Amino acid sequence: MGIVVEVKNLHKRYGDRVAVDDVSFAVEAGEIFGVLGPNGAGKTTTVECVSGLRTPDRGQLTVLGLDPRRDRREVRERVGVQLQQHRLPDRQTVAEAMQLYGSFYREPADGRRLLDMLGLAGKHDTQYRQLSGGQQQRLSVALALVGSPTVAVLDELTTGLDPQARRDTWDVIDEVRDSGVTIILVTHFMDEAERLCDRLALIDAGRVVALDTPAGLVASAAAEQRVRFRPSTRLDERLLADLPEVTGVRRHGQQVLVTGTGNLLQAVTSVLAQQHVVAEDLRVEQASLDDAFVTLTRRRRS
Ligand SMILES: Nc1ncnc2c1ncn2[C@@H]1O[C@H](COP(=O)(O)OP(=O)(O)OP(=O)(O)O)[C@@H](O)[C@H]1O
Repeated sequence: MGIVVEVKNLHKRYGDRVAVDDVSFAVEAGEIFGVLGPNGAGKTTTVECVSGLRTPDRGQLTVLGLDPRRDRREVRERVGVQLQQHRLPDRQTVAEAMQLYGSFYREPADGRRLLDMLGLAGKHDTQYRQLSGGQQQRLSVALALVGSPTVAVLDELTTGLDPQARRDTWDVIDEVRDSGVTIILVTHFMDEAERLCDRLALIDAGRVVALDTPAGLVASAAAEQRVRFRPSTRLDERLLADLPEVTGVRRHGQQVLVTGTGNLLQAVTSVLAQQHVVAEDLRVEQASLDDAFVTLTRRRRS
């Protein structure tokens, strides 16, 4: 697969404040590439540089073989951008907005088809202010796609949406990718990143601290597993603590919490079986992308 976006040693400051210190990554054709990180990490600045909306101070940027600084017009034509918290005039109708944005492009997409795909078929004559939050968000995705872009940059796609509207928007993004558009998705929602992204760049304080698939990030953070249970009878906790897989055993009231790595569950349950102890309310908590995020961003701070 070809590389469609390449960012090398990107650096951008606003006055004294370094927004992006040193960011490098490459996005492959047809993938959903996530840019993840805490507030103020430099995500928006990074993708704004990629889209040609901001000029970096240093670094190399190649988008579809073009330089967003030199070939700004061409990059704008081929990269669709959904900006964070972008609002339209209250009284503008959906059809008017689609027509206006479409007029900026040489080869606008079929607006009706886009609105159908985004579940806005019946809303052509509805004013912006009368749309629900989810519909406004989906309209902003439609506007990002109205120029038939090859790459779409979506920033904080589902902020402020209810759970159903978020899931509907995710399904739409899957369809957009299936139609051949490469997507760069800025988010700080782990569930969204895990559900949608093929690969993720985790950015913290203006630097990439990890770049991998969601599962790869979880594994590289080597976050601990946890096994919780209530022993049916007295249990000598030292038997668990002595296992090579176990890094800690704690008691919370009647509950025992065992942390560790490797095949922790099997190691714990076989000791319990030998001791004729039944593990009641047994729960295994696998490391999540949330844990990886915290571990990887904390690692950098310490
Ligand atoms: N126009 C600007 N002028 C001055 N400082 C800015 C400007 N835009 C962003 N910053 C600062 O640059 C840093 C990075 O901001 P940026 O918006 O790129 O981060 P982000 O990761 O997208 O954050 P968030 O998740 O909160 O949107 C922040 O400290 C922010 O306050």
